[in-house]
Amino acid sequence: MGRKFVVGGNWKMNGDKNQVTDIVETLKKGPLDPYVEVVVGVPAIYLSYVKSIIPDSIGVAAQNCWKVPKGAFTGEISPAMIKDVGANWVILGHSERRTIFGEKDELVAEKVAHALEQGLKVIACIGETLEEREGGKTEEVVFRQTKALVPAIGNNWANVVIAYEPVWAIGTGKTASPQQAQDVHASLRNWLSTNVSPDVANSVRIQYGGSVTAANAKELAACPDIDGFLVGGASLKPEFVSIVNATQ
Ligand SMILES: O=C[C@H](O)COP(=O)(O)O
Repeated sequence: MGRKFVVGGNWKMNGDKNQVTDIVETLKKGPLDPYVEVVVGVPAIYLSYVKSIIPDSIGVAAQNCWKVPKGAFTGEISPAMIKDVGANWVILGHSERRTIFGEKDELVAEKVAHALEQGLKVIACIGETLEEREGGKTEEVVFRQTKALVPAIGNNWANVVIAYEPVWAIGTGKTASPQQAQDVHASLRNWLSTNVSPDVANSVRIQYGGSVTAANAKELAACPDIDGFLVGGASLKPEFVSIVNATQ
């Protein structure tokens, strides 16, 4: 069975109530390819509101969460809270969390484990910096980041999507070429086949993220190991609909 294409729109810390309403209206109008799974990554404060106005066919994700159910963790939200307002996904390990907020592989893994235990689906982000790519370390880095997730995911791979996002391509307008993205996705799948199982390697969906736009989405979507996108800037614009429909 083929892997279902999955496109996430990561709004990051953007939008206000009016803009968020407009984006949801655009998604409702679509039309969105019914064979594509669509998830929007919403600022925590708008999760409840977005959930109340968005069709159930579109998944709603938090952009982060903490690693335990509750307690004295000022400013944090738990997977239980995310579920309580009706959202069913969380984006974890995004490079902005790793670089700006200092999240290490181990913490990302703990968050992934707890989110899955609590019944959320997870978009787990990995990706190398420009310095690492230029130093020939791309594979080493993405394998290390993925390896840290393996015990956290256990036998829960069906609820995980991996997002490969080269840090140098995020918000920079520099997209990885389809070949560059495909190469990393294919080697990641090989690594998963050897280190987890051939079944997981074949079934897990790997998104590409980094300056995806309506103009480059089709070519990227045509790569055999690219199973969707995690879109930042363009997910705030009407062109997100074309990105969702890139496999049509
Ligand atoms: O999560 C999304 C990525 O960080 C990509 O962001 P971007 O599409 O603005 O480059």
